[in-house]
Amino acid sequence: MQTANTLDVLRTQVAKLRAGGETLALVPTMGALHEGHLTLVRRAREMCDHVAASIFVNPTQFAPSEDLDAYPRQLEEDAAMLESEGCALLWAPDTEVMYPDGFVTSISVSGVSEGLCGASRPGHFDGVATVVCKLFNQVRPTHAFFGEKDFQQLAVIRAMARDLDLTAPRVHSIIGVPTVREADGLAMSSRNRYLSEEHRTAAATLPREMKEAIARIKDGQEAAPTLAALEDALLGAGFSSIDYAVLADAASLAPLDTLGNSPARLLVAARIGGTRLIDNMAVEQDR
Ligand SMILES: Nc1ncnc2c1ncn2[C@@H]1O[C@H](COP(=O)(O)OP(=O)(O)OP(=O)(O)O)[C@@H](O)[C@H]1O
Ligand SMILES: CC(C)(CO)[C@@H](O)C(=O)[O-]
Ligand code: BAL
Repeated sequence: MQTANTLDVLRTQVAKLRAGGETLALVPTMGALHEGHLTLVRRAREMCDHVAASIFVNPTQFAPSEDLDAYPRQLEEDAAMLESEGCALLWAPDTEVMYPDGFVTSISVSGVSEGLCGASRPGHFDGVATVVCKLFNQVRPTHAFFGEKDFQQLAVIRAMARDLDLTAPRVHSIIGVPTVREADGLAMSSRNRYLSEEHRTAAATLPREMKEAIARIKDGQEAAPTLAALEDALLGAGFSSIDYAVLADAASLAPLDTLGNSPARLLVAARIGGTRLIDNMAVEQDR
């Protein structure tokens, strides 16, 4: 695996990989890799000739009050994991390379980025959209892989790529990969390592209660009381606050009161012991 820290080296390496017209996957990450990330890499390897991963802890998607400084950084360990998964290229720029002096541009996606995490993390998705657009322009992949764990992020990136003409022939496809979970159901996340043993055990209440809520909604219960019960259960289990617990249309992410004909999703963000966890699940309609 080659590691590039500058745009010149990146472009040389990408040109070598694509010299014969090969497909190139990009798996963007912020590092501190776990099985969720490695599943994205494996899926990318199945679908493409070569895989590039990026590791960049993007400061512009963190609010001043958030965990930018504390965010785990372990570049050597991550590089070894990517290499053993058959990654051909690691793009690991410094902040000065990504945002040189005088950088003044920001991409803002309206609609899908406005509620949910966009409401509790103002400016977050502008930072994500801008850096992902830059990553697409820098690496020029044929395919890009993102986790459904960050469901709203995936929707924002799809909208950005469509509106800025980054999809075919530049990026042929943006592929969403289902959430990889721990044995007790907790969605894998780099931030899970912030949790104490006690909070880690309690955190599994989140996917458990979400499944319960989905079963009740499918049974015909209205969303509002079901989601209120979900919030109570989380607070009772040791969560300190709930940013949102919303039944939404899976495409527009607009909130729903009841199930309709189009696919729905349950999305939750909640805090435990100072750590903010997110999760989402499909609400499959039985027909
Ligand atoms: N459990 C998971 N299953 C599938 N994809 C995942 C999972 N966790 C992260 N990803 C995906 O990996 C990519 C990189 O995510 P990132 O580096 O932010 O990791 P993370 O574990 O989501 O970290 P954080 O704790 O900051 O949310 C994103 O596309 C994200 O959706
Ligand atoms: C897509 C991403 C790499 C952009 O910084 C980040 O938001 C993430 O890791 O999900
Ligand atoms: N995985 C999403 C990145 C973030 O929370 O900033």
